[in-house]
Amino acid sequence: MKKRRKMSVVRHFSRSQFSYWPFSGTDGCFVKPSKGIVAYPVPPGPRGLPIVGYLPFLRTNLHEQFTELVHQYGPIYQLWLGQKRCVVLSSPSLTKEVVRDQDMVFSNRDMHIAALVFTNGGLDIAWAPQGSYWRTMRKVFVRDMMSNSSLEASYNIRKDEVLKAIREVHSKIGTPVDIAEINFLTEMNVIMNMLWGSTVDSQKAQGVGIELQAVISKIIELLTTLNMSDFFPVIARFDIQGVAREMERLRVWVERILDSIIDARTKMSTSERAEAFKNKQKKDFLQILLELKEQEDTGITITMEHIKAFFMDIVTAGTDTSATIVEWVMAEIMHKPEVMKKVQEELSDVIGTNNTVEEPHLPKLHYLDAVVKETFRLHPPLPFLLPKRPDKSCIVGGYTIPKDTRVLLNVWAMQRDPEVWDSPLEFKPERFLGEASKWDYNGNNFQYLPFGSGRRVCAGLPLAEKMIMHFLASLLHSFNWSLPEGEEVDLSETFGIVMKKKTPLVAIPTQR
Ligand code: HEM
Repeated sequence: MKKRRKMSVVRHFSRSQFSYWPFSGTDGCFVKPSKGIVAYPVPPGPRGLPIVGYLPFLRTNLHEQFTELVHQYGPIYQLWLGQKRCVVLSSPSLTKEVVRDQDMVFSNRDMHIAALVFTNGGLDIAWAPQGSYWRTMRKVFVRDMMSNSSLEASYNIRKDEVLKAIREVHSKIGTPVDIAEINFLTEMNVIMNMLWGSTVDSQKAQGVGIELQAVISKIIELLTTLNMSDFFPVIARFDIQGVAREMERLRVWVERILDSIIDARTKMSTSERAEAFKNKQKKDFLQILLELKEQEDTGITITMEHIKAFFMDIVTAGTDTSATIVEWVMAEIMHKPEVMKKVQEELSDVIGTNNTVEEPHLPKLHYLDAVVKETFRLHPPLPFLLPKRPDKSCIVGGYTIPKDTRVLLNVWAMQRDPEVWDSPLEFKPERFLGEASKWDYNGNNFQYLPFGSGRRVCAGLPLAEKMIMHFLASLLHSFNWSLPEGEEVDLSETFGIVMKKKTPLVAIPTQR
């Protein structure tokens, strides 16, 4: 890896330089220092227009535009979107300052209105303000759903769902298959089963999964929308674009489904519940949360509203992200048949031609692991992670980031930076072979952060890693894949909170 160029020079200013305070938001302005504290300037950035700031200049592919601005203003710059100050960071060393050195200060999300409505005011995990509720819920989720022993106990769920998907593809041999769609349903079924599967029969669960699929795409779209209410709080109550209304409609719709599932569970007698869990190795997460709700010593209040917001969060966070990366992996390797060949050779060697893929095989699939990591590098599903918001003014890279700024970590740019990566635009899985621990997803290597970093790193990482590998290994071990006659792989992207392929990958499976 090459060494990064030196960061912007840290500038110190004496107090006498601050006799005049221009209103914040113009280039090179200063934030007034408290008594005795050295002031640092706010980051440089494009000027924009009065009142609307840089909003009129935003293009649809924000990830590319925000990367181009690095060439003009350096790895830390600010822009005004209406009345919202936004700072974009695009270097590993600056990222470290935020997610490691000042993790606590940056551990809140900058929640926009769509997220506020979607989470019923931040009652979930991903958008919840940092505090005892978030800490407890995240701890319980990670301990009771994501720990090694919990994931071992739920292995049969994943195994059955992947097999079901392979059977589904089998029934479509020779015809076009939408890869992301199949993966989405598989992920959804796994997550729903882990959340509330013990007492919902499989037919009902399948119906719920199909209904939720369309709604989740719409939710992700609304979370991506540039909503003027976020940038001009005075007009927020008019909801000019109707984002809040539409999100509220979707939330209420999903809540109705969740209500019916939760109601059915709470009405069960103790013996009915005991019967339902008899053959399971573990209670599902709904049961764990209902029992937590009754406990008095947790230090937090959990209501049904919390449980529903939490479920919506997990279902949304876990499905579209995984389906997106699986689609990108398949697109990249169909673009490079020699990579596909190597993956399939490895699968034959490790699994054998007549066996099905099992989770214990996964740690031996080093080349497939490198292919997945390389795809995460080029196509991080959340190109800016989730927006952060410092709860007090702080200094990063020698610049002041004022309290309540929206802070974006441009992971997309960092993972393609030629100063950090050799031939960054080339798909080269080999760069991830060897030194496995250097390239894990835990966010300790600030050059590579597809799952984020610090205390708000993705909470579903252990499940995501297993499912993505298991699903891909099974698809590629069972089938050969080709594109419909005359088509070529399109690798273009469409910006979003989850960044997708511009055109869905539809490929034709044949028996291997
Ligand atoms: C390809 C798959 C996935 C990717 C790329 C991904 C990525 C991310 C990222 C970038 C964040 C924000 C991290 C940060 O701000 O530093 C996040 C947060 C989160 N993810 Fe994931 N995720 C994936 C799958 C999942 C799954 C399967 C689940 C649950 C079953 C999940 C649950 C969560 C939760 C609950 C949070 C919020 C954590 C918090 O704020 O404390 N994710 N994810």
